[in-house]
Amino acid sequence: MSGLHVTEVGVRFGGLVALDDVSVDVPPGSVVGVIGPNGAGKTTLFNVVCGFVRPTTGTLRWDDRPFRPRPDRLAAAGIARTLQGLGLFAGLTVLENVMVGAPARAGFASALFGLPASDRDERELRAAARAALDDLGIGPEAAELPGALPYAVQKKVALARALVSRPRLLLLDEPAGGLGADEVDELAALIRGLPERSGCAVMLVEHHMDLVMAVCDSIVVLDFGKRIAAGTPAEVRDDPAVTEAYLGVAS
Ligand SMILES: Nc1ncnc2c1ncn2[C@@H]1O[C@H](COP(=O)(O)OP(=O)(O)OP(=O)(O)O)[C@@H](O)[C@H]1O
Repeated sequence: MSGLHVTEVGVRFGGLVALDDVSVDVPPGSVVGVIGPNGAGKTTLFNVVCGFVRPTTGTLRWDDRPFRPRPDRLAAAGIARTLQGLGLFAGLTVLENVMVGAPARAGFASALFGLPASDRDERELRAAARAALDDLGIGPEAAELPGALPYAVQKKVALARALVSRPRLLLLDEPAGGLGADEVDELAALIRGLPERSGCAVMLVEHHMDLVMAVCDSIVVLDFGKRIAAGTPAEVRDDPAVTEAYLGVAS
């Protein structure tokens, strides 16, 4: 059972149950959406997978092994994430921002003696960052500062930074936020293409329903911390429990 498996996870913040017995599977090469009304527990689930929040109950498996995620070891585990905002460094160029996303390659000896990474490491890193930018069609912007670029381009820079480590799982937290309709279409094509191009699976937390319906193989719906539905986009769309959660009415 490779891929990511979140099984019966519970999270409590004091008296508040943010997640209650939630299970989600992200098979290799799939796009899985997590949706639900405000406060449903989507970000908490995301933070569990990233290691920012320790679950009170339940288990995680990644790559056929028990998984105790740590934020500082995610890239090494083959997992990358984008943030709800951009999280770009204003004083670094686009290329440098993307280079920051690559896992450190300095060898043991360099680390031990506090030596800088070799020129070769630096060259490889630069080439990988350029390739990630080219892949997303923003190679020409490599030398710009992010603040000088349109928001949609900055979002691509953040995505390139996540992809430069060649993850096998990409966690996207509301990637459509702040984008216009055409840009969301472009994002949809890009997400859809990730498993084919790089074999990368995607876990997507998103409010933008058209995007979720267009790109996901399967969707998990949370409400008040519980998983209330799961299935293909069509199954989830037709599920009365989902309509009720979103509209607050029984259909
Ligand atoms: N660190 C925390 N401490 C206490 N309560 C928290 C914490 N983080 C989240 N919560 C609570 O847990 C519940 C789930 O929040 P979460 O942010 O995961 O929901 P969400 O589905 O991502 O919501 P939104 O769509 O508004 O981002 C909410 O009631 C929230 O107030």
